[in-house]
Amino acid sequence: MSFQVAIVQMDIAFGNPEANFQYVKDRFQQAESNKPDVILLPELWSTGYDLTRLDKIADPDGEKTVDFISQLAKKYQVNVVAGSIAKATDKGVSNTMLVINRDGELVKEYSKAHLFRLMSEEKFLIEGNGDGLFQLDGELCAGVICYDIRFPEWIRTHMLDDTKVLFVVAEWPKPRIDHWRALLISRAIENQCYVVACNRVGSDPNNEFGGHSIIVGPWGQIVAEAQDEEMILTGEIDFAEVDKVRKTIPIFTDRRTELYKL
Ligand SMILES: O=C(O)CCC(=O)C(=O)O
Repeated sequence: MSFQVAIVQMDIAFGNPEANFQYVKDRFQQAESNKPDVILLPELWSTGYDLTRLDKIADPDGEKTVDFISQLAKKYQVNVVAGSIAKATDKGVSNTMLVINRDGELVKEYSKAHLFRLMSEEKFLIEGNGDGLFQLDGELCAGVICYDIRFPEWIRTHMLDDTKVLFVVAEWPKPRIDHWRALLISRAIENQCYVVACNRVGSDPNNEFGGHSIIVGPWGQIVAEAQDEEMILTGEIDFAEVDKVRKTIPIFTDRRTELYKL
């Protein structure tokens, strides 16, 4: 089993969902030539970090976005890890990943578990309390959001049931892009999994973002990597590779959980 993936590395129109919806619609059409199995979008792709206006621009219960992505998923027969959106709920606004399958069904919502204080997320967003596990085409996958990758114990939690791919969606600032790369490569090596990660490019009033969307293999090899301009990054992930690496160095069998303070 393998997946052809397409990562939409985009600039985001600040606080302008309509412009971002149109941009994404055009990218689905562009990506079609590669016949992707999965399309990945970045974090908060419809609004950007326009946190002070979330009361006006967050999508109530995510309904409009689910409907929009669901139509594209069906039209192009593609699974979509639809980045994350600002989702307005009764309890506040969450930073929520939407996963929609080829039939247009919403198969997972994951809300960012670790809010990033350096960008004041905790003042405007509510944190999630659930995991990011889901199935696509019968394969168990995991999805997390940006700052979550700094928590190896959270990623390991997702990998214990033979999960073979970790999807990461982000708005990761340029000054720490070396952390982004190092963390993603480390998460791939230590969990012997594919890491498929989408970052945005461009800037907003507060930050410049670094791109470098990337596909890392279970041996830590770079399968594909973008620079810092808008593009669709494509590559293939082969689940048999994961089994091979896990057989060669069986870290999941060799763990000494009785020694760990987790
Ligand atoms: O951890 C970092 O340096 C960046 C995290 C971030 O930008 C985010 O979670 O939105």
